[in-house]
Formats: sequence, structure tokens, C-alpha cells
Amino acid sequence: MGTLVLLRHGESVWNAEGLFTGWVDVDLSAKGEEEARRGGELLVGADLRPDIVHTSVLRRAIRTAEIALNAADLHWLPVKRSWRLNERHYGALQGKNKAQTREEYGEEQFMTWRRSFDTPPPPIADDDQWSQAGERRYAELPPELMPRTECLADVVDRMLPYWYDSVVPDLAAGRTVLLAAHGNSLRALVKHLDGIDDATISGLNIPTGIPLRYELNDDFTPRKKGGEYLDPEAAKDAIEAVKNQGKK
Ligand SMILES: O=C(O)[C@@H](CO)OP(=O)(O)O
Repeated sequence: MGTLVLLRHGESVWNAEGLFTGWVDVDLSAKGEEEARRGGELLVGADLRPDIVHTSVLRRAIRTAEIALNAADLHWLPVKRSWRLNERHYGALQGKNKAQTREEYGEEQFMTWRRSFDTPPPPIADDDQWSQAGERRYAELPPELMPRTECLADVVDRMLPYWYDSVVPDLAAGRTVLLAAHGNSLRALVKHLDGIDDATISGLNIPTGIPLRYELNDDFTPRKKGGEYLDPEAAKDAIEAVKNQGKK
């Protein structure tokens, strides 16, 4: 029932610099802003008019939704935000260069940290400059839920309650939902929607700024597995680029 549009934020400054980002609140690059605008134009072109927006509490997703909706003349839509849609917490890798990490630890360890389902990177220390411990934004989060690192399995666990409690009711009410989030929080949601197994999900990458449309059945399973990118050609190239990050 209903239509769900997933949108990964446009390129961030740290995407451009090749740094692990996670919960660090970096902004969009100029290219990322342009991708977000184009995302909005793609919505218009596909005649897709969301009724409500859900975002993470990170600037790059919030701004992407804002820019895209502004381009679609839908800047006035109601919006809900949750830390549960945040990017995967990248632990001690936050702020580190991907290519250097790959060189230092080798391809296998690098890819295990990036894409394995259940191996998190080492936790970040609370006094690390890239830690979020003590941030006001997370003050209402029970301390035991505040991550210091996450694997994709952890993201599935913390994202699903938001999906069921907040997004599904909007879809059940017949609303078209725009969900603006992140590479790995969207991988977690797509894994759930498409029923992808723990091993296969490692090969799935989400491009920046290209809306992905899912038409849903009454039980909120997709009518078509994998959904449909509004610009499939651009998505192909962009998926390849995400996959190859860290390779010089
Ligand atoms: O750095 C990150 O937080 C993510 C998304 O940009 O990177 P990756 O695709 O390597 O998981």
C-alpha cells in the first residue's frame, strides 16, 4: 500500500574527500547540492508528489530533502526526523581516509569494515574529536542506545522500530513518503524491504541523490523487488563509484 521514495543525500564534503563519515555532521558539497536539486526535478518529472518527509538528524540528509523539495515546489511538506535514520556509526574509522585505511589494513579488512553484515569497526573513544558523545542532539537517546560503532545488523535493529512505528503508519494512511537518509541506513531498509540475505547485502550500494521509488503491497512488501531508480542510467554509474571508494 502506498508509495515510498528513498533518497540518499547528495555528495557530502567528506564523500568528495574520501573520508569515513558515519555520524559526523558534514555538509553537502556544491556537487551534492546540485544532485539534490536534480533529485527534486526527477520527482517532478516522474509526477511523484510526496505528502510527508522523513529524515535523519544529520545535515546532509536534512538539506538534501529541503533542496529537492524546494525544486519540486514542495518545500512546505510536513517533516519528521529521527536518529534512527542516521548513517551507520563508523566507530573509530570516522574521520579517517578510506584509501589510506585500505592501504594500512588491506582490502579484506577494509571491506569487512565497510560492507560485512555483522562486523563493526572498533568503537570510537568518547574523547575522540569525531565522537558524538555528549551532543545535545542525542540528549534524549537512552545512554545504552548511543552507539560508539555499528555494523549493518545494528543499523537494521535500530532503524526497524522507526520504520514500523513512524513510516508504515504514514504509508497505511495512503501517503506518499519521501525518506531522505544515508548509504548504509538505506541499505538496511532495502535489505528489509527486498528480503536480501546477510551475505548478498554486502554487494548492494546506494548512489547519492537519485530517488528510488518503491510501490508497496498491502503488507508493505515491494511490488517490484529493488524498486525503480528515477534515473536508472545515472544510478548505474553512481553505484559503481560508491563500490570503488577507497581504490585510488
Ligand atoms: O563514510 C560513510 O559514512 C559511508 C557513506 O558515505 O561510507 P561507505 O559507503 O564507505 O560505507
